[in-house]
Amino acid sequence: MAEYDAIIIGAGQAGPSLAFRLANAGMKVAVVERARVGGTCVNTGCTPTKALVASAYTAHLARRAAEYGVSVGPVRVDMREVKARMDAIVAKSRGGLEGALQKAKNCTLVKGHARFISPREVSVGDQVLKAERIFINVGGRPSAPPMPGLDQVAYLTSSSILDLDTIPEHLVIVGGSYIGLEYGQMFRRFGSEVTIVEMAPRLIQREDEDVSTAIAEILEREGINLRLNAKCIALAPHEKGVAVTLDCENGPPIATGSHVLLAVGRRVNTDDLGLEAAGIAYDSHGIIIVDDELCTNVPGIWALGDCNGKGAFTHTAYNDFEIVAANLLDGASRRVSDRVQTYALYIDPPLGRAGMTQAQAVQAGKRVLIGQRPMTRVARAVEKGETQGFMKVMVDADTNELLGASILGPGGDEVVHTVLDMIDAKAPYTVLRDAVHIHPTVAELVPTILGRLEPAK
Ligand SMILES: Cc1cc2nc3c(=O)[nH]c(=O)nc-3n(C[C@H](O)[C@H](O)[C@H](O)COP(=O)(O)OP(=O)(O)OC[C@H]3O[C@@H](n4cnc5c(N)ncnc54)[C@H](O)[C@@H]3O)c2cc1C
Ligand SMILES: NC(=O)c1ccc[n+]([C@@H]2O[C@H](COP(=O)([O-])OP(=O)(O)OC[C@H]3O[C@@H](n4cnc5c(N)ncnc54)[C@H](O)[C@@H]3O)[C@@H](O)[C@H]2O)c1
Repeated sequence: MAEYDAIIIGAGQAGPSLAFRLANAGMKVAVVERARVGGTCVNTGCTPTKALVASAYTAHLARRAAEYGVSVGPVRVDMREVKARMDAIVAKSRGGLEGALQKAKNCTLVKGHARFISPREVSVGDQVLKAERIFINVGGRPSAPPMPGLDQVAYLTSSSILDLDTIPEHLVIVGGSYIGLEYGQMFRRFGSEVTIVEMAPRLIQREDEDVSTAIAEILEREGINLRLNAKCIALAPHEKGVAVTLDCENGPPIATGSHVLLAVGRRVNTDDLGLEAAGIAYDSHGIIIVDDELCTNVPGIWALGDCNGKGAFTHTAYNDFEIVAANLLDGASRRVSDRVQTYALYIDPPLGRAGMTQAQAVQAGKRVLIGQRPMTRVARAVEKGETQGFMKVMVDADTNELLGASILGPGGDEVVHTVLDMIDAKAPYTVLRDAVHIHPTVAELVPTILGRLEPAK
């Protein structure tokens, strides 16, 4: 049996950073990883998709070159080159992290599948590791919920689609949220015909209706077919590849394509982790139940990242590491509930989100003031020739606090931080309203719209 001060299961977005902190503090640490160091984000999530989004943006801009007075000739996408670029970026990121883990003092990288055999012991193959502190950072994987015919077709997931080095003739995507929309626009720009099938009445339904509508218009303008309100989805082999039958309010009852991508959510990797052997509590989705400091019900065991259901993003997983490390090593009492919700959707233009949506604010009983502006009235967007989308910022009429923002437009993922940081600072909206921002930027209009607030309708 190998004894450590701490065992970390999973080398995703929280595990390695925590390992470095604990090892630097003098603890003997084991990090167990069953697949690739870097986890989802580095290998099959953020890094490869954002590399692909960049290639897709380049193809799109090249096709629009004449609008800018630039001549480039016919645009051709070489998927092998696109993939090679993505693979190189991923390999560099993973290699850097793996090298750092292997070199770190007091730290051992153990390759294999970890499984609890008791609250203090974990098996990895025929080894048993023991520690007083165990940190679970096992992340998740694409889910494939029961759907008629799923076992009869060769469907793609957000991971396996990254192996393609050819462009699908017609990609049918089931699911119209983050993964479906990012891949949908990207492959349309690479040259595929794309159909997105969503069972809800609108795309990306966690967002406000005006945001969903604007995004649907952006995608339809690029020729993406949207099939919303799709009920009774079933898959079957077809001479063209795959047939997706669906019961929609509009459009034919079948969508045929050469490939189908399932983008209907993710499930956590806790089903083969031996949680029962350690007595760790989890819910019906396998999500590990944690308190506000990310402790499980078993003293000495924490859960970080996607597997605790407190966030589903790299920055939330990383923040989990910061919370646990600060509380354990610095005597702090940081809490997840202090975290302000924020994320981006990387279609083009991107959607940056901070704090509450308008619907959430109304539901919370707030009296909402709203400032908004279309990108057609933002000088920087006009100059760049990228005027799709709009920005809106919500303010609490009773407290003057900033409630949230949705910024759909050029640089929306960056611009939204002006609002996010003010929410974090708990500053009244007037601080941002009276700030001087650089011209010409999209961010310069945030103070302007805060000067023209109106009651939300
Ligand atoms: C296509 C896609 C795009 C995304 N884009 C973004 C984005 O742009 N921005 C963003 O913030 N988020 C994005 N995400 C989400 C982001 O990738 C995840 O939220 C993040 O990776 C979660 O980190 P984690 O540390 O919780 O888990 P993971 O990164 O999933 O890491 C968990 C690790 O644990 C290992 N593991 C699991 N079980 C065991 C076991 N029993 N023993 C040993 N090892 C084990 C796994 O192999 C894995 O390496 C995207 C996700 C996908 C799928
Ligand atoms: N930009 C980013 O930060 C980013 C990008 C990609 C993924 N992610 C992460 O990955 C996670 C998973 O993303 P996702 O888009 O797969 O899941 P999701 O849970 O966000 O959305 C799933 C979508 O599929 C739809 N759906 C579910 N079952 C369906 C069915 N049978 N038929 C048709 N539609 C169906 C749902 O209505 C929903 O719109 C997200 O929670 C997110 O955290 C983040």
